Amino acid sequence: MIARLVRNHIFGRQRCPKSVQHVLRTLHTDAANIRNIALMAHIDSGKTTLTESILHASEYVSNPGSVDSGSTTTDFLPAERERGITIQSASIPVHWKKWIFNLIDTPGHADFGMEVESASRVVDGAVVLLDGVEGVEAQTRGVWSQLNRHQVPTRLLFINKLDRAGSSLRNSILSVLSNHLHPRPTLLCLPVASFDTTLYQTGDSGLEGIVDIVRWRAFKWNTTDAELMQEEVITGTPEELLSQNHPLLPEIKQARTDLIDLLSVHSPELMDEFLSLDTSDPYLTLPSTSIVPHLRQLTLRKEILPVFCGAALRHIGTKNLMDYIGELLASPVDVNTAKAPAKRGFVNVLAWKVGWDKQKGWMTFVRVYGGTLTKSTMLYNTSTRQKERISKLMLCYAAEHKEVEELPFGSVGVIFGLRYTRTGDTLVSASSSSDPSVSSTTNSISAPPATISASVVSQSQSDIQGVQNALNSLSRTDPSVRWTEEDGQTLVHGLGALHLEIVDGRLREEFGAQCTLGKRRVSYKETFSKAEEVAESMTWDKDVLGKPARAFVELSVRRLAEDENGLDEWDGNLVLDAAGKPLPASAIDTGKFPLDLLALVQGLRGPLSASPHSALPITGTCITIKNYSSAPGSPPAALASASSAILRDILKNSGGGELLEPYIKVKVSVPETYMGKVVKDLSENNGEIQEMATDGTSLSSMGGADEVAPFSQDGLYIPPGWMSPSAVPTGQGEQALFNQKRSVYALAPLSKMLDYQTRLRAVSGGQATFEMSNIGFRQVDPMRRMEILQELGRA
Ligand SMILES: Nc1nc2c(ncn2[C@@H]2O[C@H](COP(=O)(O)OP(=O)(O)OP(=O)(O)O)[C@@H](O)[C@H]2O)c(=O)[nH]1
Repeated sequence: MIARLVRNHIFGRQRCPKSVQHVLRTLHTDAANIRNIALMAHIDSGKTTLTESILHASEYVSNPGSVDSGSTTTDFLPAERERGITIQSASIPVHWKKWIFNLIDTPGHADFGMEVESASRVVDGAVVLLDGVEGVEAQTRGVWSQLNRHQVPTRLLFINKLDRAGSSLRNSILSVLSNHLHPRPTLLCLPVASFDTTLYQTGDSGLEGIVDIVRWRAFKWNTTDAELMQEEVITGTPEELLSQNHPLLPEIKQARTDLIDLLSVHSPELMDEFLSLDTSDPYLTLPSTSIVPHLRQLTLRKEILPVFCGAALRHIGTKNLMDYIGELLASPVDVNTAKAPAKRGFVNVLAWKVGWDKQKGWMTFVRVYGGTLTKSTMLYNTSTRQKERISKLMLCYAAEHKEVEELPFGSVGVIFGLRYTRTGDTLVSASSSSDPSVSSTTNSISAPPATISASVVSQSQSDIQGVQNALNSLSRTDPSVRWTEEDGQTLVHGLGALHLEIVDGRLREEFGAQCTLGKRRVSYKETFSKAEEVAESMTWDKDVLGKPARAFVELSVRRLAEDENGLDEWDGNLVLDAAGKPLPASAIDTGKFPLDLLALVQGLRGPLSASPHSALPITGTCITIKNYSSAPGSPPAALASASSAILRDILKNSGGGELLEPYIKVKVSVPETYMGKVVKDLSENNGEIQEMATDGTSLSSMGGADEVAPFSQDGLYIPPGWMSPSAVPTGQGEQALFNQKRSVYALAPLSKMLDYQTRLRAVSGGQATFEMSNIGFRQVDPMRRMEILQELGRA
């Protein structure tokens, strides 16, 4: 430790000289060897730690940084280092064997879900991490559905933190089944508690390494010199193991047998190869070169979910995982989604993120989906319909950049100089912009509805314009930050309390705004109360600017059904045309609508942003434009006035909508003695206690074995052991019990949890910790409705 501190102090945490060569190799790597991947997980599962371990393994950094000392490569923002959490996605190229991994470390906190959303769009593969104590958690399910939504083609699971007391490989795998993430999590390596005795932990013997059951490799860690964190491969061929009669053999053999049986069911070719082997024990001797191509095919077809394990903090399992990222995850060639006409000079790139730096200016992070992007390419933005000129092209490694002349197909990099491009836009070479086959590369993304807002208080009158410019810039980099003017006040809206705390700092530090954020206010919403359609029509016949204006509009309105999703860009509502086709709000700005329909749709915005009952924004509501027309010569504004008036009428006549308020899920870890007080406080603040568990044994987060149906185990190998000793160390009696941590899981209204940090400190003597995640909006009962309307001064 001391040696390392001295080394860090003298040399700093330097990148190896090789690292720049690694990065530049991106330019010369065959696209079939590129892996564009993201690390995704619930908060604190170890994504940044694994990224750092990967960088260390690839010799990118000479000594790895740590989240706990605020010295990692990808968490480079001051706020990230202070808090030890990831706030923004950072991408970094890693050279490993014949592959280049463009690795994106994403945040786990739900407040920064927008970053995960945009990263999900540009990767061909994801490594989803589980904390081996917690198993599948709320945000694991969240990122899994994001991956599904963006159809990310390949995934691996890494069960991390198996060195922690209370970790369970078995329960983690069962939680994947019970949470319905995948029906076939397929274990490809096993943890080893002690190489001398057993694979599975029976006492508090720790984690010594892992065994790769496909390749017959065992990785043992040098525990006597943790400073160097060296890795040794101690065994090789099955024959060697057999001759040594190694104690690990029976378990490995069982795992390999079950794996080969499972794969053979799905790969008849592998079955043929297996049957043709002329050896006494084909399960042991079937070579990995025969197994890996079938594993790859089954991973690409999503028939299996390959599972790896280890402890990133101690670099256990990292190199093994890296080998399989290369072997199993999809390359840009496997999933080329570009609707690219095969023409010379054609380029198609997707802007997956927009960043800002005081020195460097606007940075547009892109992935090249078609052709080769060169500095001289004139780009055309298919969403804003504007031409954009590139000033510089860069390869990006976290906070640093290296200028290059071109970005080839499949690569990710940064464009400097684009002035109008926003997160999610598709850009093509201007020369091919008229081609009708050129449209957006992937589905557009939009920010989820805000749950919290705060007033923005400018220091003086003369700062107001600067503050508004800063808000515009900030929301260009983070589309989940929005701002409005209400009753002469500027309000900023975000996805959670932590999100607004970060916005507060960024406005001042990054964008130089002279302002502070006022008291936080929860964003309540209203939804239409009736599930059945209410239709009304109206003829608008008034003068506009002294000219007669006549328009007819018929609308129907209903509440969205449980299984229907509104569009985020319509704040969770759906607007349909007469044929039932959704009209995306984003299309309004791009001129894709005919002028009269555009005016009509614009007219809906007013009543949707302030309901006639509560003045709250409407969500969860479906509006169908059944019919419309306007008299010849009437201005389009007549249609806007008619649609606005008729929607307001329908909402008003419906007898009042339902009020919704944002809810969070909270997990509190608290010593047994303070548990009662914590539960009482949560209940008094409208919290609903869902479960109380000893740390590491939660059924709700893990999913118990009896919850596994209906996903059958289908020949899966689920190891019997690896349950660390009880959380209470023996021989420590009462003191141990006093210190034993319990977890309380509860649902609570966000409005009651804004000051939870202070309250929890008071009720637990500063001994408890908590984490929260947004779970969306819930309908309130009549009493709470009255409370909310009084709070808003609208009762
Ligand atoms: N015991 C143990 N602790 C670990 C391991 N990996 C990470 N940690 C610790 O877990 C905590 C969270 O690690 P991070 O790497 O920041 O987790 P993350 O998933 O990147 O967190 P967010 O990005 O903020 O969601 C830190 O205190 C790490 O030191 C591990 O393998 N074993």
